[in-house]
Amino acid sequence: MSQPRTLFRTRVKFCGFTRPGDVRLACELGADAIGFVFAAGSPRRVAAEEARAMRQALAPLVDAVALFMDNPVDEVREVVRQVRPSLLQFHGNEDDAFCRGFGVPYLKAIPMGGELADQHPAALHSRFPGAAGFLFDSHAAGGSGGSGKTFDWKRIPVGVQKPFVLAGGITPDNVYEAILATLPWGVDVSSGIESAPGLKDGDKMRHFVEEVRRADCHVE
Ligand SMILES: O=C(O)c1ccccc1NCC(=O)[C@H](O)[C@H](O)COP(=O)(O)O
Repeated sequence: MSQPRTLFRTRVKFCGFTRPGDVRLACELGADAIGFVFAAGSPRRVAAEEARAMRQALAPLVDAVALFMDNPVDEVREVVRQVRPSLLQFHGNEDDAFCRGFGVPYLKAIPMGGELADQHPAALHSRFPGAAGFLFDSHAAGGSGGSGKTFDWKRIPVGVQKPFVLAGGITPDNVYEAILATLPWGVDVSSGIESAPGLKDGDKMRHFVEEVRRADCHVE
């Protein structure tokens, strides 16, 4: 029997950290996962050595997620070696064989912006059979995440058989609505908890988690 939703806890991934103090605070405020960005061109990009240092600030039972966008295989290998992430997240044109080649579970980001966004579950499952889950994000195909823009949550494909994370423009002010509208496994946010790219804001992180908890306690 599937668990009633009220026993469910929506996971919270805070992404794009550049300061160890922000990592520790995020853990204390209830984050389940902390994302480190290695995508070229991102204002949140960090070096493997920086991420390794921030990983030391992680509290127990909080996951480290390493995020890539068409990075060369050697770069991914070096991050896996130095940071030991528990999850990888791929935002580019990486195929399933590439993503599963590092011996670490992975999420595949699915672009939901632009005209080509209508994704069919069967196509996703056949393209990425090794994915631990999907991350539906608001960028268009070929674009970058971390945009701070939402997409039409009604475009999320029905019948996806893997856990999915909702991302793209989620904030403390809309995360309650986003959860009730999509019932995701987790929610992911970067811009919505920042004072500037890569600089996380404690009050926004706290408010975000409070709203996630409120949504999880909502009973129809
Ligand atoms: O965050 C970035 O700068 C970034 C750059 C290139 C590819 C992906 C990127 N972020 C991916 C994430 O998981 C973000 O948290 C996600 O796109 C949501 O971002 P936001 O809309 O700012 O909350």
